[in-house]
Amino acid sequence: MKHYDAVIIGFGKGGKTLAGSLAGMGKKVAMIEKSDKMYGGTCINVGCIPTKSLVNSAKASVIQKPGSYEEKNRLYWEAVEEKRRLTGMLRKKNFDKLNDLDNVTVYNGLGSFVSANRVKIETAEETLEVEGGQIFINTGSVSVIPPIKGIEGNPYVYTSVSLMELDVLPKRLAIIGGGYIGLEYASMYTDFGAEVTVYQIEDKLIPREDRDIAEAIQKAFEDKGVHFEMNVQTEEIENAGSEAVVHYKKDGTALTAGADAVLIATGRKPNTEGLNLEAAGVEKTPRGAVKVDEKLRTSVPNIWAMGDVAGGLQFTYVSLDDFRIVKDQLTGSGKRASSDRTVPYSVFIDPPFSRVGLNEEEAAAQGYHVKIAKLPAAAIPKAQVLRKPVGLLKAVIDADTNKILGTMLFCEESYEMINIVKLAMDAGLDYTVLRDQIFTHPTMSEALNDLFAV
Ligand SMILES: Cc1cc2nc3c(=O)[nH]c(=O)nc-3n(C[C@H](O)[C@H](O)[C@H](O)COP(=O)(O)OP(=O)(O)OC[C@H]3O[C@@H](n4cnc5c(N)ncnc54)[C@H](O)[C@@H]3O)c2cc1C
Ligand SMILES: NC(=O)c1ccc[n+]([C@@H]2O[C@H](COP(=O)([O-])OP(=O)(O)OC[C@H]3O[C@@H](n4cnc5c(N)ncnc54)[C@H](O)[C@@H]3O)[C@@H](O)[C@H]2O)c1
Repeated sequence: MKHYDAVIIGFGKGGKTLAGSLAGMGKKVAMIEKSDKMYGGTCINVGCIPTKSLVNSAKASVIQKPGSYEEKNRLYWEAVEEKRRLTGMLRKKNFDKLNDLDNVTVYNGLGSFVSANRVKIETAEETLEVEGGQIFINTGSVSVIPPIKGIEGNPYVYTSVSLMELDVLPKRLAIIGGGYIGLEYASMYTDFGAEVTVYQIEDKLIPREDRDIAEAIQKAFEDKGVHFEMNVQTEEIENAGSEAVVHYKKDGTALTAGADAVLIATGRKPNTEGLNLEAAGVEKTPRGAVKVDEKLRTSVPNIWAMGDVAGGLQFTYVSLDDFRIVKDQLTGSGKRASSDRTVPYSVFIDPPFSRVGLNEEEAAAQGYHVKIAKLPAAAIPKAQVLRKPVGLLKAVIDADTNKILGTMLFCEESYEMINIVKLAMDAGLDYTVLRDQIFTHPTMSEALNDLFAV
């Protein structure tokens, strides 16, 4: 049996970065990836990169103003082809980057535990076992499929992964779930020319956000033609031959609507299926994630977990930061931890929504005495220049200390601006620093002067 210093299960962001880093230190590494279509992980193959490529193509499609459905469909097909080119290129680059290293072996097979230091690999040709001094679980997450009648085996039903592979633009797209994936797909498919309806189980979208922000986002979507069915229970997705029929209940009334495709976007859960964690003694949380402490150590001393499977926020850069935490224990001071990080995020709708820190509801619940600052995007000269005067900016400030507790930016280029606020928060700066900062003009960032002028 082959022995490796490190065995990594899953070619995700944290795992691949760790593999390269350990190999650079002369360690012998095994990287196990179950699918040859997933080298590089979710982000580059079926997550961030392909969706943002499609978002970009969808915006270009709006500018071209296609008239007929055939013209819209052609632009959509070209966008899907471009997405395939991009992901294919990145997948190869990611594979080569590790495979070209002398002391890394990439196995294309399903990894599962035999014991705390032995992993079984089932490839297309053989089943083998390898031994690892240290083992790292980086198996990501998978879509949650809700118990709605008619989903299984229904050719009209898609996940975020399979919908992006559809070559034909659905004329009518039904989206079950009004979270981050639901909204990103609603935005891009509307821009491509589909008629989109979002079925949301709760009475607000993106439930973790403040109500005023969620309402501003909903209004912007409605203004561009997206239809929302809020507070509804989806009961069945029927395969009616030439179309899908969504059966749902609203205020006690049973309703139906036809669709050419139905996207299930009701969340993603940690992917531990088939890992046989019990054989290694690795414990899970009640929500099904690998149980880790703030240093990402599992219940077994030589095994760590990184990324979505560890149950934290599901973002690529969190997985990357998980790598930093693990590396710090292997080669550094061991002080780095997941408990003291502030994680910003951006949702790539149009305009984008970005957030860092606490929102107003959370700050109130934690007992802070806050000052709230708000600014409509229409007040920003650059938003007018870009012809995107849509949106709302909001900041939550600790009135006792002048520190920024959180900021929510629903406006053009917010995915860049939010990183400035995150830096200010990490540096422990008073909000007045952003209020008084000299920014270049005309930029979206200069709006931080006005937002923080409270
Ligand atoms: C549609 C969509 C859009 C997104 N957009 C963004 C975005 O814009 N920005 C952002 O930061 N995040 C985004 N995310 C989230 C982001 O993609 C994930 O948080 C991130 O990719 C998780 O990385 P990871 O390191 O946990 O593992 P992953 O990248 O998920 O990698 C896990 C790998 O493990 C493999 N695997 C699983 N089980 C086994 C096994 N038993 N044996 C061997 N291999 C196995 C899988 O095939 C996979 O390749 C998006 C996600 C989705 C679905
Ligand atoms: N730009 C980004 O960084 C980005 C983009 C997309 C996804 N992601 C990551 O992927 C994760 C998963 O995204 P998601 O949107 O699938 O999950 P989510 O948890 O954000 O949203 C799920 C939504 O579905 C609703 N819902 C649940 N069950 C339902 C049902 N039966 N019928 C109708 N609605 C129902 C919920 O109320 C919620 O609004 C995100 O949390 C995020 O971390 C990141």
